[in-house]
Amino acid sequence: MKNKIAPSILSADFGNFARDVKRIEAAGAELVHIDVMDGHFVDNLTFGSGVVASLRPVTSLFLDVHMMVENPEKYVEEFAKAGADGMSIHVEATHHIHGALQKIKNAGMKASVVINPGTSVDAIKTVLPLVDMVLVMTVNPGFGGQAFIPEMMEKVTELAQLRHEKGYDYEIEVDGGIDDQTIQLAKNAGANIFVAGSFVFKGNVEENISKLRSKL
Ligand SMILES: O=C(CO)[C@H](O)[C@H](O)COP(=O)(O)O
Repeated sequence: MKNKIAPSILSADFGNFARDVKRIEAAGAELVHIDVMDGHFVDNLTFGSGVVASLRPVTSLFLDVHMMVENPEKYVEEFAKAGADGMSIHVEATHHIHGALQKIKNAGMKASVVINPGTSVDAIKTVLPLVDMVLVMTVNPGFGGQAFIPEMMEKVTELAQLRHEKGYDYEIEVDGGIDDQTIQLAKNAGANIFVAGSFVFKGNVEENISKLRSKL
């Protein structure tokens, strides 16, 4: 599967999202990762579908919305209307993961299921035939700038093996603590989409994206 870089605007300048997204697009990123947090599912608050609607006319990049909110199914239509291309929802955040993923697909978006560091692949086995992507959190969600948890690579390997054995076609994304070293571990384990926030936006964005790309 194609390797893709997904800078997270959680670490961008909140007063200049449009400028920063244009910059990552020019630097060759494939996705814009948009972290939506509700202060309940995680201890942080960010923004809602208004930011997606504002970015839609600014970029043709895939808008990769990561919902760190409880009962994410409530917001599916709203984000689809705002122009999101894909929506990732946590298995830990809803009682109705299968129905919620179907709802995302029916709204015309790519559907992705997310697992926290404490959640095993077993918890999502029944929805793997349905999803376009699996997001394996490599930190506990809520904040940028945390250290990568290497033990999560076993789950990435397991997901890549299951895909091969069962003939599934989901992509595998990793999120949290990705830099020019950890990206290699994630790639070797079988991930192909790499979310990076602080590594991309601290310092020179173009150089940082090139450093990540050179390891893929
Ligand atoms: O989902 C997230 C936090 O919950 C962020 O996308 C993630 O942490 C990226 O930040 P960094 O690359 O700085 O670790």
